[in-house]
Amino acid sequence: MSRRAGSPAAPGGAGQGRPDAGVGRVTWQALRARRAAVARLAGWSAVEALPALLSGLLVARAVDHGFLAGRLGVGLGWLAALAGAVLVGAVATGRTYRSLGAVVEPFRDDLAARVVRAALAGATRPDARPDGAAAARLTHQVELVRDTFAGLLMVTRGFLFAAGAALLGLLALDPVVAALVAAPLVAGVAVFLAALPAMAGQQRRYVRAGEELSRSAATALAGHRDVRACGAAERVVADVGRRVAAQAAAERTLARMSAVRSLSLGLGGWLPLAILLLAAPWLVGRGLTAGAVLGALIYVSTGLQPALHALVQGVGGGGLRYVVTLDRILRTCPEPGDPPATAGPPTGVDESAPAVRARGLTFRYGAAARPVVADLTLSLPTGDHLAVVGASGAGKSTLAALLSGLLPPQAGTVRLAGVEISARGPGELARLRVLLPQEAYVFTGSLGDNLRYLRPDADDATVVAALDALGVRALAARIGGLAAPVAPDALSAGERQLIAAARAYLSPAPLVILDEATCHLDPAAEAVVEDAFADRPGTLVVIAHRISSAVRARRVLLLDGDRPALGTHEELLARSAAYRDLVGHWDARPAERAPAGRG
Ligand SMILES: Nc1ncnc2c1ncn2[C@@H]1O[C@H](COP(=O)(O)OP(=O)(O)OP(=O)(O)O)[C@@H](O)[C@H]1O
Repeated sequence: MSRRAGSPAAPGGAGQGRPDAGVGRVTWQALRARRAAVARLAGWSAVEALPALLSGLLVARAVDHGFLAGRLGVGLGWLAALAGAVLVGAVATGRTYRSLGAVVEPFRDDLAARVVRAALAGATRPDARPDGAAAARLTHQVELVRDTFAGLLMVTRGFLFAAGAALLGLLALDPVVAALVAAPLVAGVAVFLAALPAMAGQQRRYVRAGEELSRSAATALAGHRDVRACGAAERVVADVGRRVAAQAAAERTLARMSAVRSLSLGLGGWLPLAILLLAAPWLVGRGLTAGAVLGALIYVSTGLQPALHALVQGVGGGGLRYVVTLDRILRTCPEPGDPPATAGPPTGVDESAPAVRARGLTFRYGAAARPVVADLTLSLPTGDHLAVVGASGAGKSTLAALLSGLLPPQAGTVRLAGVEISARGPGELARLRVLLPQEAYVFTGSLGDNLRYLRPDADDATVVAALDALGVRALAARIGGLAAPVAPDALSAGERQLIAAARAYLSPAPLVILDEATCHLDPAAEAVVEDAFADRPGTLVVIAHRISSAVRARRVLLLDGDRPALGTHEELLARSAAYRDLVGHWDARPAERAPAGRG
């Protein structure tokens, strides 16, 4: 049974962003900006299609008027004409590549310039952190877009001209034959086009899985000393391993989906051949000549079939990579003129979705260990203020880590503002939530640097307002103001917690999770901090260590083995013996922990 805690959930989130009009718009702009080169490409493509247009007709003539009529010279003459058309087509093919370069290379340059502009803008931001892996990834993506764009143009225009020419030739041979071929061809193309969105979605998941893997491996590598020092090697290896498995699974699904390509090829490329062969006696009975039947077979086997094959392989492979990769570049490197969809907050954020939505959340620290969190379902609307309580070891910190994406659940999902947490990178997560642990992190640097760490653009007035709200003004004055250096070792644990709290308060993240983050403050200082966070726009989760935190909260979640309970403080007092016990235990505690101040 699902252990539900929380109000019925609002409709789910918007899901991940999909390759949108941005890709179509940029592609269209690229083609329009090089109209002359595109026109030249189309012109040479038409000439290139000459053999496809004439092959069946000329072979039919050669057979009917030449070889079958006993006039070898006439037959050879028609075949020579076909050879001439093939020669002209070959010259045109060479020219198409020149025109293609004139369309594709400037497009690549545009994209490279976009990437460089975005990298420069990122590097000069005050919160800039060097990310060589991202720059290399983007450069690689630009090259991928260039190659796949060229391939897409070639196969699409190749199919349009070759299939168009073959159908015209068939029409000239016999309209009934043209209809017999066109019907399955249209069905094959329709099946392929219908499956494209699903294939694009899967391709997107594959690319995202690759990015997640590279990010997680790069982070693990960069922080390997800390990982070892904290004994987190096992967890980090498991995390990277999970992403390797996710990418492999996405690639396997993608490979399975290629079956759709075979189906569409079978329908559009092979079925017309079978139909023609089966219908040959009937067609001949209707007066079609042997040469015309052979010509029709040539149109299908050397014109339509290869063109469809190239289209399906090209669009289904490189074409999908083009859409997905270009979409990533546009999202990662937005330009001022872009529509808002490509910029702004993390993609997929749904402001109407609950701030937090956990479903079937399960976590255990070892394969054989009992679950610390078992099948927990919880929904917090935006603006909620939840206190999480429970005996020591009940799993409160584990839940905080799960809700903030620091621990991956073994089962179930967590969504923040409609965003699936496991699919997000550290940057996106940082914009969605801030987790404040018990051990406050204060680094050597100025007080201002420490406070602005999560919001570098906060001006002095904003910072001072945060200090006021949290009751930290006096401490800041004691340190010597925002510009004064902070020596972390010279601060008490409570003072460090106050500075970390002000930093989290200033963060733009709408969800704040305080994991016993005020445990070294005296009750009065703790009340000021919690009240300030409760008044801050957004959602607050407090892992409570005092009854007062539960009383202040709008709702309380009691973690009690596999029987969690959710309600107001009064409701839980009335209906939960475990909660009454806990409250009694808290009330009976003789002394609170050390107050803030130098200790
Ligand atoms: N890294 C870990 N490896 C193995 N077990 C762990 C780990 N971290 C926590 N646990 C176990 O998981 C259970 C829940 O721990 P958690 O820290 O989430 O509880 P808590 O309710 O926050 O406790 P407290 O109030 O004492 O901080 C405990 O039994 C703990 O021993």
